[in-house]
Amino acid sequence: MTARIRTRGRRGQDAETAADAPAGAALPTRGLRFLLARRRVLLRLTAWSVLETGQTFLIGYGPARALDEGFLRGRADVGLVWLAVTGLGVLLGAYGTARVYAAVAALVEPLRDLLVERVVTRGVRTGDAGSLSGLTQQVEIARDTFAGLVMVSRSFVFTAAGALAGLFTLAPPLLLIVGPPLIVGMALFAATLRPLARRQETFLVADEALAGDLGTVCPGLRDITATGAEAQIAAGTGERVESELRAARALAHWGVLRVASLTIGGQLPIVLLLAAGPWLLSHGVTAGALVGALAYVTQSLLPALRNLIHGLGTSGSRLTVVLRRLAGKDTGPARPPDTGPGPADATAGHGAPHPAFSLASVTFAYGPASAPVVQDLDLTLPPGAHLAVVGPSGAGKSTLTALVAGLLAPSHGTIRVGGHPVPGPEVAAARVLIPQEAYVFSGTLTENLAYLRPGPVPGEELLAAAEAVGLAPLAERLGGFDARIDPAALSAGERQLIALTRAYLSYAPLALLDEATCHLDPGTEERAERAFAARPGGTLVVVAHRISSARRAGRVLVMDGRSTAYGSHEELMRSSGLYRDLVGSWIPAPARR
Ligand SMILES: Nc1ncnc2c1ncn2[C@@H]1O[C@H](COP(=O)(O)OP(=O)(O)OP(=O)(O)O)[C@@H](O)[C@H]1O
Repeated sequence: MTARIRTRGRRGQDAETAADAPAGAALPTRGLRFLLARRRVLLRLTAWSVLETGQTFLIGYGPARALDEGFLRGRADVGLVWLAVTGLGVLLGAYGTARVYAAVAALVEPLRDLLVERVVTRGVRTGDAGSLSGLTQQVEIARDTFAGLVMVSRSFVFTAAGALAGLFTLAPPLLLIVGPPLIVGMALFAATLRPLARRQETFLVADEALAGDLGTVCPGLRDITATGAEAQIAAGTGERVESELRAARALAHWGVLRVASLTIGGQLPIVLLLAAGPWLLSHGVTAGALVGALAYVTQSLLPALRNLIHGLGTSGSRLTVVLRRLAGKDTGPARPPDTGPGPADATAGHGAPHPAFSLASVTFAYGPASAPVVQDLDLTLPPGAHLAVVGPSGAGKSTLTALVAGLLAPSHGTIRVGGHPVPGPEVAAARVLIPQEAYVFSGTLTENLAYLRPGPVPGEELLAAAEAVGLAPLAERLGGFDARIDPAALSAGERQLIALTRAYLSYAPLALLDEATCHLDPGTEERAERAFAARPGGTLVVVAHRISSARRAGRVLVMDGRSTAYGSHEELMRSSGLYRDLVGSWIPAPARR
C-alpha cells in the first residue's frame, strides 16, 4: 500500500516537473501577447488609474497644506479649503476607481472568452464532456483571480507613485526616510515570491487531493466499515492529511518572510518618521508635511503593500495552477485509487485449521429494552463451506452478517472469524461484507475493482475475476478496465457486479453477501455465487432471497426471530415447516403445480 502511494507520488511529481517547463515558459509569453493585443484597454486603464492617483497624492498633500497654511497659522478658512480640495480629490478618485473597474472588465472578459473557447474546443475534440464543467469552473476562477491581480498590482504601482510624488513635493528628506525601507521590503517580497508561489501551489494541490479523497471516502463510510477497510482508508487519507500539513508548514515558514517584508516596507517607515520627527522638524520639514507623510504611509502605502503581498502571494500562484490546468498541462488531483479497503493476509484463513467462523451462545439486541434479534445462537462453519441464510423479513439475517463481520458486538457470547476473536484487528482482513447497496465511485473500472487490494492487480487477474463473476460483458461495454465509470450511469445490478468482483479479488477468505445479488437476474446471480463458492479456501455466506440460492448452498440457516434451524436443503425440507413455507413462497405459483 505505502509503496504504491510513494510510486504514484513520484510519478505525480515527475509529471508535474515535466509539465512545468513548457507551461512555465509559455505562460508569460502568452500573457504578454494577450496584453499587447489589448493596448487600447491598457491605455484606458492607465488613464483612469492616473485620475485615481490624484486622490492618493492629495491624501497627504491636502492635510499638509491645510495645517501649514491654514490651521497652524490661524487661518481656518484656508485650512478648510485645502480639506475641501482633498475631499473633492477623493470624489474624483472614486470616479476614477469606478472607471478602472470597467476597464479591468474589458481586459479580463476577453481572457475568460479565450479560455472558455479553448476549453470547449478541447472538450469537443477529445470527447471528454465530463471534464468540461470542472474546467469551465476553473475558467471562472482564472477570470476572477486575474481581475484581482490586475487590481492589486495596478493599485500598488499607482498608489506608490502618487504617495512618493507627494512625499517629494512636501519635502525631499521625507522620501529619504520612507523610500529605503519600502525598497528593502519590496526586494524581500520579490525574493520570496517564487518560492512562496511554489509552496502555495503545492499546498493547493495537496488541499484539493485531500478534499477529493474525503469527497470519495465520506459517502462510502458505510461500505468501508462493512468491508473492514477502516485501517486502510485511514492510512490513505492520513497520508493526504500529512502531506497537506507538510505543505502548510512550508508555506507558513515562507509566510513569515512575507510578513517581514510588509513590516519593513509598510510599518517601519511609520516608526522611522516618528523617530526622525524632531530631526526633520529642525531641518526645515514642516509639521504639516510630517503629518502628510504619515498619512501617505498609513493610508496609502501600507494598505496597497498589504494588498499586493496578499494578492500576489495567494492569487498569483492560484492563477498559475488554474492556467496550467486549463492549458492541459496539469489534470489536477486524481482520485487516489489506492485509498481502498485493505488487504487480507492471504494466509490468514487459507488452510488454517480454524473454522471459517464460529458463534458460541451469541445473543444480540439493538437496545437494552429491545427483544433479542439473535438469541443464544451456536453455529460453526468450516472453511470452504457455502451457507445460505434465509428467513422472513426482519428475522435478523443482516444482523447476523453484521455480527460476524464485527460491525455489531454481541450482548452475550463470543464470535471468532478464522480463529480470531471478533471484534479484533485481524478480522477486518479476514472477511469481506458486500451489502445490498453496492459502493461504486467515479474512477476507472480498475480502480473500483482493485479497491480492496493492497497493490496493483495484474490485468490477467482482473480479467479472470471479471470472467468468473460475470462482469466481463459489462467491462467490455464500459470500454475496458481503464475506462472511467460514472456510478450514476450504472444500473443497480451493474453496480452490484462491480462490488462483487471487487470482493472476489480481495484476499478475505470469508465473503458475506448480504442480499448483494438482489438486483441481478437469476443466471448472473448463480454465476457470481458459484464463483465465490469456488474460490480456493474461500467460505461463502449468502443472505438468500431466492430458493435457487439456498439450493446451491451446502448448508442453510433458517432464522425466525429467536429460533433457528440448520441443515442441508433436503434435511430442512423435512424438518423445518418454516423452511418449507419459505420455499413454497419463493416458487412462482405455476411452477408449484
Ligand atoms: N439499527 C437498528 N436498530 C434497531 N433495530 C434494528 C436495527 N436494524 C435492524 N433492526 C431490527 O432488527 C430486526 C432484524 O433486522 P434485520 O435487518 O437483521 O432483518 P433481516 O432478516 O435482514 O430483514 P430483511 O430480510 O427485511 O432485510 C428487525 O426487527 C429490525 O427492525
